[in-house]
Amino acid sequence: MTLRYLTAGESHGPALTAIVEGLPSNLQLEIELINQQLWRRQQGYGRGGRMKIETDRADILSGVRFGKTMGTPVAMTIHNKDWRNWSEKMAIEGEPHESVVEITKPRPGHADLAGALKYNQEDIRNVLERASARNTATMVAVGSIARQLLKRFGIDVYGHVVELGQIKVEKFEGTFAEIAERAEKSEVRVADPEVEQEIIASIDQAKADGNTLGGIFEVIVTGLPIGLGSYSHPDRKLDGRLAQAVMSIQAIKGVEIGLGFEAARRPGSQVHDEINFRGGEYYRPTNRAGGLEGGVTNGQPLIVRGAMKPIPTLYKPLESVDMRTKEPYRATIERSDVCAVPAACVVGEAMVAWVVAQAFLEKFGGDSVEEIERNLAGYKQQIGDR
Ligand SMILES: Cc1cc2nc3c(=O)[nH]c(=O)nc-3n(C[C@H](O)[C@H](O)[C@H](O)COP(=O)(O)O)c2cc1C
Ligand SMILES: C=C(O[C@@H]1CC(C(=O)O)=C[C@@H](OP(=O)(O)O)[C@H]1O)C(=O)O
Repeated sequence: MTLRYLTAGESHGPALTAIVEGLPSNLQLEIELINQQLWRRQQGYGRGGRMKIETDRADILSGVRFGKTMGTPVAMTIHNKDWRNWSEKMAIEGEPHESVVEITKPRPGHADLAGALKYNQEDIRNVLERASARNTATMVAVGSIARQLLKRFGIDVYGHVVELGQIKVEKFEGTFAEIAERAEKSEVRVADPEVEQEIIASIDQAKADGNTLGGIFEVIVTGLPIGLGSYSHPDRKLDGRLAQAVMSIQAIKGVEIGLGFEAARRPGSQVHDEINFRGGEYYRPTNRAGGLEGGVTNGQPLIVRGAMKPIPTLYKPLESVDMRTKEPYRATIERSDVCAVPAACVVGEAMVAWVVAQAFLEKFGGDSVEEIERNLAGYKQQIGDR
């Protein structure tokens, strides 16, 4: 059975919607855990005015009874509080209200120009409403269900920010859970409090300059069984599927697994992880591969990084052209974030959780949690015998 989802909704429309299909029955689903992830996505120093308006919460409309899934589609809605300020500008029926001012100056780096031409739209609002990263709220809600499924089988997902603009966060000692816990206390989701202050100052500076900043986040998954994904066909490779999912997040321009691009700079002896056998188990002294070999999980923690470009809407706008007159203009200034890397990290965690949950159900899937449990136990026994 394939786990799948669809989302819908405009940034300033009444609500965002998601449907998740293919979940097993009898999975305990905590709405508060979904809401906690939605809250995390709204945090982070450098976000704009919109986050002060929204308090994202998921309403579950179907598929769950007395806190457990029934094996039927789970539909969720997240209401846009900002809708009350936009109901005339975003009316679903009738003629445009007099308050509607068409946007005709596309922002470099956003979907504005290509989207307006592709969908034959005079008003760029019809493009930006859906291209907007507002939709990442539904991605996080969906990913949070995946997380709860994985957690049920001892698989945990963590995330933290490792670079912001020019500032790098040094590697930390400690378990992934400890690093993530420290990062959770930070306004910019980094584990080092000194670097946090440096990053906050750099975001303030970017804002003062009318500029924006990007960065890199890291997602780690622990407790994975060996054998999720496959080398047997390109579209089954877990590395490729993870890259697609993380790259699908707005503004993500690069994805690395394990050493990533650094692997290309090193000789093979400093890239591949040696194989030992200890205490009845295979053991890898290093994890430069980031938990994947041949597109298959190898029992090591999965390590995925995403690189986010700086936000395209600038308070000192770049050059653009008015699509109506073809005259040069500075691009439109929309209310905007200065930096959203900590938020993108939470979306990255959600997308990684989603892909891992899909692969997990492909391997161990059953119609109920109990059936999956038996399948997993049988497989673990088979691996233990080898
Ligand atoms: C969490 C998050 C928040 C974002 N906030 C903004 C924003 O406030 N203003 C903006 O212009 N772009 C923002 N972006 C980025 C744009 O949505 C994105 O650059 C745009 O849709 C074009 O897509 P692309 O960058 O993937 O090519 C945000 C992205 C994320 C992940
Ligand atoms: C609404 C969210 O992010 C938005 C993403 C976004 C963009 O262009 O991607 C532009 C901004 O929208 P607005 O113009 O309404 O302030 C962000 O606030 C959100 O993350 O929930």
